[in-house]
Amino acid sequence: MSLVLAVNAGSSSLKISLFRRTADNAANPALLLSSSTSSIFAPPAKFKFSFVAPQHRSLNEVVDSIHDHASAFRHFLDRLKEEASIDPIDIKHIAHRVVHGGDYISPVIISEESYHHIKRLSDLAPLHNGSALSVIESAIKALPHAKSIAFFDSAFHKDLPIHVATYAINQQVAQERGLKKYGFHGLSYAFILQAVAAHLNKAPDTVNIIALHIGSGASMCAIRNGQSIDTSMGLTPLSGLPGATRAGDIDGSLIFHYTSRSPARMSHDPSISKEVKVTEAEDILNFKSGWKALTGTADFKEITEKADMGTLSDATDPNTLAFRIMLDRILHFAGAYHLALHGDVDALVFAGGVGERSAELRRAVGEAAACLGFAVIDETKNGQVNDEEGIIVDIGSGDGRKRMLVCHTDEQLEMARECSLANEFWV
Ligand SMILES: Nc1ncnc2c1ncn2[C@@H]1O[C@H](COP(=O)(O)OP(=O)(O)O)[C@@H](O)[C@H]1O
Ligand SMILES: CC(=O)OP(=O)(O)O
Ligand SMILES: [Mg+2]
Repeated sequence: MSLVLAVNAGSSSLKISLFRRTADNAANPALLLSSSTSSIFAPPAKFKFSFVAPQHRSLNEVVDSIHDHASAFRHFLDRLKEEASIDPIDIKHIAHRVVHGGDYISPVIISEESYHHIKRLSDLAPLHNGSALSVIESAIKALPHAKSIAFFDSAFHKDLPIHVATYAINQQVAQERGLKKYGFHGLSYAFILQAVAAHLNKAPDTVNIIALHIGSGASMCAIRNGQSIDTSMGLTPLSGLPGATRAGDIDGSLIFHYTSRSPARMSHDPSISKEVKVTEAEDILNFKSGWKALTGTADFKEITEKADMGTLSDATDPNTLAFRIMLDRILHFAGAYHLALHGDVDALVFAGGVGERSAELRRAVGEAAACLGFAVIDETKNGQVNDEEGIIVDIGSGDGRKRMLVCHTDEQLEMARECSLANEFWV
């Protein structure tokens, strides 16, 4: 038997799925089980294990011993051993989501060289690459016979137009140091593109969409003819939209006025992995900002429940303000991407933990986007979106040419598919 374990280390979560691959189903490996650990840095962490085959069953627990991605992965392996009748020797491949690939634009097998390449980039994705590496190390120790392969979020954006990817700074310095827009959430955007193309019955390279991946990390992407032509994250996953603990776009000078100490001093916050070297400035903007700084919680559901939708245009209380800021920044990029696509847009697509679950955020975006010719959101459909409804749910009322869609994105399945289809990994 040939199994692929796909591991997705997000900034607040660890999502893992196990697939069976056969020559017949290479493009669509069969899901056997999945697991997700959420609230990793807002303890206690919540762990979920769902078996799909041979029978449906799930297990939910609150686990005090999980305090980072490596301990979440160890907990998953323990449960796998205890609960699933899987022989670990059958796991031939472990696909790891790595957010920043730098100039790696295709998946790579983990070797001394690729490991160090990813490690060098940790400072450019302080919430991600270090966590992914800690999981890669645990995986190699626990399953030494399996091939570990890194799949990069940044790869989907490799063909960004040069004027989009280039910052207006000294170009010699930019080139020497690789200072350009990379963009992230690419595995999710690749999945969304395929899913929307299938839903619309179009070839992926003819699809134009504005995609929103809104989770603890939030970004947007303009996709023209199946290619990323702009995205809101940049050199690092900090820029663009605010996130749970990330500031999003700010005036670069702000940081010098924010901290009385030198922003370039190294941060010694014990909650940040020692693997990752971050300055005070990066610590503040990546770990101590975002909705959590505005409201005290990283949970967007709680913010939405407390926000007063009636006073959105004049938000003063912290939850309403946080919701309004998110909406404002999303509309900013939606307008820009609509122009970048010359108004020729098949759909606006919501994905990610917030995008898939917050009917309120979708409603607010939809109300504003209707003026661009997007379908008016059908409130019954919008309120009923749930994970069981299939990969794509059309929440539009059907009266607009441009669709309003929700996509249950699946970065693990995207990696398993890419892994399964790439012959070089199977030799
Ligand atoms: N019902 C909900 N409404 C709004 N937001 C939600 C809801 N459920 C979960 N979320 C948000 O989704 C976020 C997790 O998104 P996800 O994409 O899974 O995270 P990650 O960025 O770690 O991959 C949580 O931080 C929480 O704020
Ligand atoms: C790139 C990024 O922010 O990822 P996530 O949303 O999984 O934290
Ligand atoms: Mg994620």
